[in-house]
Amino acid sequence: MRKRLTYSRNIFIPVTDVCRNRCDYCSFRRDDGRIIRRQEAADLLDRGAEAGCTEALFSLGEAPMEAEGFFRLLRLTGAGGLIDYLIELSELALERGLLPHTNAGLLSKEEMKRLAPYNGSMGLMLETTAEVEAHRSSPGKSPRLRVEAISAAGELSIPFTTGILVGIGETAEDRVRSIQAIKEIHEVYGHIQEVIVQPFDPKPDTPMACTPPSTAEVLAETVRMARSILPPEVAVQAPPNLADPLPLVEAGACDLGGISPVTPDWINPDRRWPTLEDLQTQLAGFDLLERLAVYPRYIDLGWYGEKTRDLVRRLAGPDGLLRRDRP
Ligand SMILES: O=c1nc2n(C[C@H](O)[C@H](O)[C@H](O)CO)c3cc(O)ccc3cc-2c(=O)[nH]1
Ligand SMILES: C[C@H]1O[C@@H](n2cnc3c(N)ncnc32)[C@H](O)[C@@H]1O
Ligand code: MET
Ligand code: SF4
Repeated sequence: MRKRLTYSRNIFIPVTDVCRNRCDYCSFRRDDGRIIRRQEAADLLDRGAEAGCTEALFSLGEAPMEAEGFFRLLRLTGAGGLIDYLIELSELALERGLLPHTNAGLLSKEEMKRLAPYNGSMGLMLETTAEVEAHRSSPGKSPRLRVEAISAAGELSIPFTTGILVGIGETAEDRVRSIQAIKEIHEVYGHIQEVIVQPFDPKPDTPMACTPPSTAEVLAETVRMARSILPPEVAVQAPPNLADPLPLVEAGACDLGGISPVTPDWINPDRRWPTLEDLQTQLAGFDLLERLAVYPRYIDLGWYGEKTRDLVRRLAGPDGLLRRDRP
C-alpha cells in the first residue's frame, strides 16, 4: 500500500501581533501592533470558504492584554475581552463552514475552557524544554508554564497540537528531552494529536538574523527521533514551506500541517506554501489525503468543541478524514 500523508486546507488569520513576549527569532510581533477587525476576518474567511478550506487557524501574540496599548486596540472591536473576541471570530468561521483551531500562546485553564467549545482543536508549541537565550525576554516561553498549559488542555480533553522549534540554541539532547516531555504529557491525558517539528527560519531585523538554521540532516534526525519516541497514534508534522518535505517524510513525518491556498504563513511570510500540485510532484509515491483540524481518533472519541459538532459531522467521512462527497 502507498504511504499516506495528511494535510489540512486552512486559512491563517492573524488576530493581533501585539505580544507580551519578545522571542529573538520572531518577526511576527510588532511594537506598534494591530488587531484584526471583524470585517477583515469575515472577508478572509469568505475567501477561505470559497477556496474550499475547512480550517481557520487563529494565531496571535501571547497575552496581548499585558502589552501596552492593547486595551485601546481591543476597544476598537467593541468586544468585552480577548477571549470574547476570539469566540466571536470562531463563530464567524463556523458560520462559513471552517473549523477553528486557535494557537494564542499561553492561556489559563479557564480561558481554554471558555474557548474550547468553539474550536475543533487547539495548539501551543512547547518550543523546547531548555532555557535558551532566544527566550530571555519571553516569560511565556518558560518550559514549566508551557508544560502546565499543555497539561491543562489535556485535563479539558482538547485535541491538541504542539511541537518543538529546532535551531534556537537547544542541543540534540534538549530536543530528545522536549519530545519526551510531550510524550509524558500524552501518556497522562491522551490528547496530543500531532507534534510539529518546526525548523527555525532566520528573519532579517531580528536578533537571530545571522543565526544559521538547522541542516536538512539535523531536521531529518529530529523527525526520526520524534517518531521513535512518540506513540504511533501521535502524528509527526513537517511544514513543507520551511524545508524540503521528502527527507522528513522518509524519516517518519506523516502530516504536512495546514496549507493555505489564500493567505501567507504570517509567521514566515516569505515562505510560500507549495501548492497541492507541487506537493504531489515532490512527494510522488505518497497518497496526499485531506484531514480536518481535528484528527479522526478524536472525532471518534467526541473530543472536539460542542459548537463544532454539526460542522465536524458534515465534513468528516467514515474514515474521519475529509468527506469526499460533501453535501
Ligand atoms: O499549534 C499550532 N501551531 C502552529 N504553528 C506552528 C507550526 O509550526 C506550523 O504548522 C507550520 O509551521 C507552518 O509554517 C504554526 C506556525 C506557522 O509558522 C504557521 C502555521 C502554524 C500553525 C500552527 C497550528 O495550526 N497549530
Ligand atoms: C507559531 C509558532 O511559530 C514559530 N515561529 C516563530 N518564529 C519563527 C521563525 N522565525 N521560524 C520558524 N518558526 C517560528 C514558533 O514555534 C511559534 O510557536
Ligand atoms: N505567540 C504564540 C506563541 O508563540 C502563538 C504563536 S506565535 C504568533 O506561542
Ligand atoms: S513567537 Fe509568539 S510569543 Fe514569541 S514574540 Fe512571536 S508572537 Fe510573541
